[in-house]
Amino acid sequence: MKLLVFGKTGQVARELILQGGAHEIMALGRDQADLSDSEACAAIIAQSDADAVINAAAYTAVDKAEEEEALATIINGDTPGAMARACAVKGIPFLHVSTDYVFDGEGEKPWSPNDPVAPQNAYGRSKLAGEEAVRAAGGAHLILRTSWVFSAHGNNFVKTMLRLSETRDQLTVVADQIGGPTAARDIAKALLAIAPQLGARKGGTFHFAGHPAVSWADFAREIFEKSGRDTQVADIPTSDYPTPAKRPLNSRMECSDLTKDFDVDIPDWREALDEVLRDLEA
Ligand SMILES: NC(=O)C1=CN([C@@H]2O[C@H](COP(=O)(O)OP(=O)(O)OC[C@H]3O[C@@H](n4cnc5c(N)ncnc54)[C@H](OP(=O)(O)O)[C@@H]3O)[C@@H](O)[C@H]2O)C=CC1
Ligand SMILES: Cc1cn([C@H]2C[C@H](O)[C@@H](COP(=O)(O)OP(=O)(O)O[C@H]3O[C@@H](C)C(=O)[C@@H](O)[C@H]3O)O2)c(=O)[nH]c1=O
Ligand SMILES: [Mg+2]
Repeated sequence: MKLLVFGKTGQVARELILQGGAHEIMALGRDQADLSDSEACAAIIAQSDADAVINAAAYTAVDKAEEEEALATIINGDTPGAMARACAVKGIPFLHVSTDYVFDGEGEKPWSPNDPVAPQNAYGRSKLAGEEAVRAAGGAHLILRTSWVFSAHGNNFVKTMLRLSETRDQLTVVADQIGGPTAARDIAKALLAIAPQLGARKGGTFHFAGHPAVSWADFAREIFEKSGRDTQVADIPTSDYPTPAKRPLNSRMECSDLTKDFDVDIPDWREALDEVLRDLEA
């Protein structure tokens, strides 16, 4: 398939380019497609001969979004809507990535795709606006909610932990936020496997997160153990790590629908972490 990808430098976009395989990937960076200009992005789709469009770009600075909610809402809300409408007009599927942060984080049960959403921060609200706009466009689409994305490139928790361990023997990390770390490579592979299957009768909102669910503190310990660092991780409650944006405590997601409908397996993030650590060493 000929796939038009918005995003070039981000974690998922880079893996889409690397994992493209038999697909022909046309990836657009900010210089070619600025998501703060919704109409320009829609026009690019209108003029393209792509078989499907993947939006892998987003405003992802969770804390900064508290001060820039209007801009985050254009990039994460309005523009995905405009993209989805342009795809619907052309009759091609639109694949969009969303987040666990659309949920309020109450309870301990894994969230199912149809569970009620109630974002607790500006980033989550902007991503929810995107989901709603994509659905309203009425075309064939996939909204893939994922969480805690990591890779060898860009900014992510794995790279932050490795960087901090260079100068610190001990770190305090929140132990009461639970979720599924997900490798950008696994997300890219899932999107590429799903794209050819989407159509009028197949698609919608799905969850895709690495298993098993863990706390950020457990994730940090696994990063240090696998990379042979002796930095110690002390558990702290979220209340001891104040941030501008409130984060959900329960980010567990129920992902079985994706396997049922698209035959995509749910990855074990520990295997993906081995791979990312190898990539970072090389
Ligand atoms: N990171 C995470 O933990 C999670 C991410 N997601 C979702 O997954 C998707 C991919 O995220 P991820 O790969 O981590 O993203 P990154 O944070 O790694 O990268 C964001 C990308 O978006 C681009 N971008 C930001 N603003 C604009 C703009 N105005 N115009 C054009 N491009 C822009 C950036 O380009 P530039 O380099 O030029 O800034 C960059 O390529 C997003 O939809 C995100 O919401 C969901 C759950 C967790
Ligand atoms: C660096 C550090 C972070 N933390 C905490 C803060 C936070 O609760 C958690 C993770 O930190 P981050 O900055 O990676 O969190 P954050 O950027 O909010 O990660 C989120 O990004 C967006 C884009 C998503 O969609 C989410 O799925 C999620 O991945 O770890 C510590 O407890 N100790 C530390 O030393
Ligand atoms: Mg972050």
